[in-house]
Amino acid sequence: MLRVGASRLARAAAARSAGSRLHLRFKTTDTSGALGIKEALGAKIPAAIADVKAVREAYGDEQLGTCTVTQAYGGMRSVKAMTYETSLLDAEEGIRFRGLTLPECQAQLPRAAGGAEPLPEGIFWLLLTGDVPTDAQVHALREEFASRSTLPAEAVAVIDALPTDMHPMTQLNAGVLALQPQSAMAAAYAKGVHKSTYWEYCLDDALTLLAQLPEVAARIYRRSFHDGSMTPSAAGELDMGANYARMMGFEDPKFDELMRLYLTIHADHEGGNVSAHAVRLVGSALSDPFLSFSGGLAGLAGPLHGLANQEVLRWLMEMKESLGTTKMTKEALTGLVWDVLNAGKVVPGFGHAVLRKTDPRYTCQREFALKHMPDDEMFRMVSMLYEVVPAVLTEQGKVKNPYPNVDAHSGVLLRHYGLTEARYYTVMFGVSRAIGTLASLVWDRALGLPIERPKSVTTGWIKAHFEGKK
Ligand SMILES: CC(=O)SCCNC(=O)CCNC(=O)[C@H](O)C(C)(C)COP(=O)(O)OP(=O)(O)OC[C@H]1O[C@@H](n2cnc3c(N)ncnc32)[C@H](O)[C@@H]1OP(=O)(O)O
Ligand SMILES: O=C([O-])CC(=O)C(=O)O
Repeated sequence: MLRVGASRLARAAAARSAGSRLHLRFKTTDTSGALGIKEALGAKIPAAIADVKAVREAYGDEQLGTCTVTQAYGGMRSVKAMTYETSLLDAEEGIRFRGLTLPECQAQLPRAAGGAEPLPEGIFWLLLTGDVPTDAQVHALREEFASRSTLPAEAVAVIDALPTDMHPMTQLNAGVLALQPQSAMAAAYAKGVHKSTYWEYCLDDALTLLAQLPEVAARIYRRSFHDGSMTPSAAGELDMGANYARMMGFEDPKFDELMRLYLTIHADHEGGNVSAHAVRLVGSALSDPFLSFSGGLAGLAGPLHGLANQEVLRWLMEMKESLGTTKMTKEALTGLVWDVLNAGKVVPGFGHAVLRKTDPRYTCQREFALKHMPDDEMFRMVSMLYEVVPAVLTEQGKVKNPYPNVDAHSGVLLRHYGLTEARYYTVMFGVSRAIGTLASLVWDRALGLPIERPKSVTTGWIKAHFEGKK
């Protein structure tokens, strides 16, 4: 009996490893003595699992936070109720990717020759593994992406069938769903692989999605705003930022640098923001990374989240038009800001749910503008708004943070280089947000996080529960 049991176990183990070979398509394993991305991550997972186990054993019964009735009605603001490993946001200082501030990422991560901005592949490596990659590792990852970059013909057909006046974010989401049939995770689950291997399939899908997303996004841009013709992908030769720029039709090396900066700063913003949380939530049902990321994109398309970058540029253009030949002064802009508030609307690009100071992502972009386009007229307007809006919002007395966020600045940089179609801007945010949310999703599966299912209550329940306590 015992021998039969042992051989059954051996057969199950063999089936598991055959299953994991069947659908995984990692190209690089070991390059120039540097571990490939799967091996580098795989080497980290056992210790991370042990760490989480030890933390749960030591502190499992401690209170992380509380949730008041106000917080339950108020978007759960400040409730500490989830973990998220790839980045952490400080209300005053802003985001850190695996412990590094954005300027530290700019200083420490591999860059293009002669460039100053991190390569997007390096940001993914950092977020996923927690380590600053070497040039060889970034190169190997680029090759890995290149080997997966060809879009399936069926997905191209889906994208090409979409109305060109459909919002680009809706097109992007349809494009991502059209990539989903390639999912290794979905196929592996259907086959019944062991749950300890889910992360491998999740990583496989994350790499495929990241490899194909820039071309999907560029295709949407070319179809919606140009004649649909497109420079073929040079994945493998160019980094993700430059390749995306080229496929959209931009040739200026400074725009390549802007793309690298853009893809870096929008990648991740800890776990509770709408897009990251949606990816986590959908993924917790073991929906594959394509489906999970689609959920995140749907949230990013909202005007209080990623779509704010489109809204900012639209508003700046409206202000420019309404000023006409009137000189742009602080007084004139102050009046226009009050007009927005008096109309019961939000001032796009200002305020934040967590941050309480100027967003360092805004500051990075401002520094880029000061270096490369100090005399740009729209940059001057953005700079003047920086002096005007916080005072107006403070005087109005409602907002918790009157300072600008990332979206207040990105549009004028893109516009300066000729990317003037504001309706497209959130698509670029989406391409970047895939880097962080997918890295995190791989960890969700590696750590075996369960399905998310917080408890909700009704207003009647609250009344009944607290009746007599006051
Ligand atoms: C990548 C990103 O997602 S960054 C954020 C991008 N979004 C924007 O830029 C849109 C403009 N900003 C906002 O709408 C908000 O500041 C948010 C959504 C970012 C954060 O919302 P909250 O955490 O609820 O902000 P806060 O607690 O300060 O809100 C208090 C009040 O001030 C209002 N408020 C907040 N920001 C603004 C603003 N920029 N303009 C006008 N009113 C504002 C809120 O709507 C709320 O009003 P209410 O009490 O009538 O409902
Ligand atoms: O953190 C948030 O709530 C919104 C944000 O800035 C982001 O997701 O980049």
